[in-house]
Amino acid sequence: MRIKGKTAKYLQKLIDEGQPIHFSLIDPDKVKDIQSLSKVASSLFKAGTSAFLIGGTLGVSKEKLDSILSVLQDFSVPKIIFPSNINLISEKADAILFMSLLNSDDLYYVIGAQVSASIIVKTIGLEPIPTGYLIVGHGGTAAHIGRARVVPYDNPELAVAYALAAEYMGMEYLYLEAGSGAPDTVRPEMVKFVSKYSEINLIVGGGIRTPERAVELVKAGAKALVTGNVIETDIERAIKIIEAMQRVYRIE
Ligand SMILES: CC(C)=CCC/C(C)=C/CC/C(C)=C/CC/C(C)=C/COP(=O)(O)OP(=O)(O)O
Ligand SMILES: O=P(O)(O)OC[C@@H](O)CO
Ligand SMILES: [Mg+2]
Repeated sequence: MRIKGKTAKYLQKLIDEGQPIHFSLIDPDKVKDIQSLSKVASSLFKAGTSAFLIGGTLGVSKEKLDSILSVLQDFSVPKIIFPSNINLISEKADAILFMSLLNSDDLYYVIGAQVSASIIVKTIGLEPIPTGYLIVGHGGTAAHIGRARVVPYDNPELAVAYALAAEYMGMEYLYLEAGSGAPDTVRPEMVKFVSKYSEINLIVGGGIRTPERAVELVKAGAKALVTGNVIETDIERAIKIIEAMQRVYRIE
């Protein structure tokens, strides 16, 4: 597997060291003001978050994105764009989850947006992280916007089929997405099953609200977890999740 850029190398190093990766998702549409963002970002950074993901589905303008990236510049962990569309590309970020929505019925989310974005990404020198995006279970806003046929929570075989397809197409990560604010996360059983039958690095997000569930998902094989809503609603709990993840060492 060719690890190209700085951010990819940083993430792979954490994986090689058995360090669970925590992504703090900052949804520009949910940021009240710059001061509160700076305070929240500082707490997350001090707690040891691995990187910031910046992205949202609704109400996200390039201006909002850039103002958030300017605040996050103060923290020496990667700023990675989590794109819902091609308007969310900024030279102020370090990298972009260059993702294809694998279970979308709309070709725009499978290959259309990616083709429209690729030359811009190259021109501004943004590091692409090749990622398969798979919406599972509840799906939330992302499933609606991305017109996805969600993989049911209790169908790990189907998830493995997508994981192997992504792996065989050379993607480096597979993001199992239950949807922002999902009532339930992707099941640890699904994570375990996918980890057993495929090699691709798993990112899991959607509805992760407790340290216990975070640890379960990491132990089941998730290399990275994403939390968004819990940062917006209960920063102390988000910090407990980060600390619980740091206590989980996996022997690779
Ligand atoms: C590679 C490029 C430039 C584009 C990819 C375009 C794709 C594949 C998009 C996937 C479909 C999609 C709508 C993804 C959404 C990802 C995302 C930012 C989810 C977070 O959603 P929230 O904004 O937190 O949802 P709520 O508003 O419900 O909290
Ligand atoms: O906001 P939450 O529920 O943490 O989900 C994070 C991310 O998976 C959303 O796309
Ligand atoms: Mg959200």
